[in-house]
Amino acid sequence: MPAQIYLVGGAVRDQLLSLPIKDRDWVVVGAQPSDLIEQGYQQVGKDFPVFLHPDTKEEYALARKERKSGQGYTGFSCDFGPDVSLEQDLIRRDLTINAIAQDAQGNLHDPYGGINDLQQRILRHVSPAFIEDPLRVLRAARFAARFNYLGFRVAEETLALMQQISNSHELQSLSPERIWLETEKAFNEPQPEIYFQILHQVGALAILFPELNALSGIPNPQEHHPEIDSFVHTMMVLQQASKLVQGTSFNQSAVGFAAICHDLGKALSPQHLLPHHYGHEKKGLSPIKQLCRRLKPPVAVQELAEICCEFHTHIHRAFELRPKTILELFNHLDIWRKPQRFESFLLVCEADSRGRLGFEQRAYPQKEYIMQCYHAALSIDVQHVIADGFTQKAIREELNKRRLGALTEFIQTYRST
Ligand SMILES: Nc1ccn([C@@H]2O[C@H](COP(=O)(O)OP(=O)(O)OP(=O)(O)O)[C@@H](O)[C@H]2O)c(=O)n1
Repeated sequence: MPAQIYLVGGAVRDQLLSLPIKDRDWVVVGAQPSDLIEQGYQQVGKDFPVFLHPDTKEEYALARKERKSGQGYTGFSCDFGPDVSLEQDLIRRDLTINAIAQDAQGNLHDPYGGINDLQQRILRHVSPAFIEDPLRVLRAARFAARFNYLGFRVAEETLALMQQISNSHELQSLSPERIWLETEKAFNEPQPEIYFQILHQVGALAILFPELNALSGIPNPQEHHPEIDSFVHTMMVLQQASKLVQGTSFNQSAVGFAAICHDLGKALSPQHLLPHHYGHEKKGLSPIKQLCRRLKPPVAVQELAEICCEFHTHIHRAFELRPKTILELFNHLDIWRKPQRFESFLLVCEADSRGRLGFEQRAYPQKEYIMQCYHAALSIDVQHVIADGFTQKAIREELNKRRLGALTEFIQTYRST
């Protein structure tokens, strides 16, 4: 019997949801690696029977069964061959909505009720084989973050299984690269806060992001934070940051990561001083470094998170800051050479202000004000300083002096109008 080729996974799912299709993945039933190699397909990876199409470069995987033989991602043997059926392949996939296949004639093959779950808006695991890859706990949370706006919810039995995986030691076997990659994708979904809320709900956050999990149950003063809880607040900030960043050129995962990190220091406030968090800005740097040592996000992502953590309250108090303090902050953040990072920082500050119960629509004039301060200082041209005869170290000194003058003048005018 000749091999049969089916479209599977996200492409079928998104087509049924009338969403644009990104990547197309194929499964090949009734073939061996040599059949595909003979036809010019290129094998990727030694252990898994995955091939790239000679022209389209799309992924074609031989139907396979996997049996777990140990702990972790690499801890299972891979069983494939011409006798593995489509049903056997689909049953080891993560969610029913991702386990629908379409043949060349356009017929859908849906042995595990994926179409019904699409209609009912349910994210449900296909079978107990879900536990074969603990990353699926994160994937299920991410799909919830992606499709929540369409009404999708994680099935109760899937949440229970995710909880069970978290309670076992399986999540500890995930590599930092895979955790970061999945989390980075989550930041780019429409509602990234749902990813973290679900991880929290099933006990995975405590294992993967203990620094963030520690915010749960930490109170804030009700007057400024009617939502009180610091984890709830952080999720609201992430939600606001994600709204503000949509449709802009800012790096969504850097902004999202900074949002979840900005208040980590609050978990370190002494119990007897709660709900106050004196000095939480500096205290937060140590848990951020710890988190980044494990997850290894890009350096720029960590830097933005540290800046937001240390200086967000400076921007909240922008109207009270002296020109000298503003200039010092600008120099410290090197906003002259990193204006985009500076704007991302201001965006997170705005999200922090709006990420409070009842403050979601409130204006944040501090941002506009600080941008005006920036432009006032930027009006000083270093070339003029050089043309006036300053050299070497004196250039910087004079530049600072003139910038301070411009800032002082702007602030005086601003306050008098
Ligand atoms: N840990 C994983 C990763 C992938 N899959 C299966 O492989 C398919 C393709 O994976 P991937 O491209 O990562 O996801 P998509 O569902 O295509 O989603 P996206 O839109 O994010 O690409 C999934 O649909 C799913 O059937 C799985 O079962 N378990």
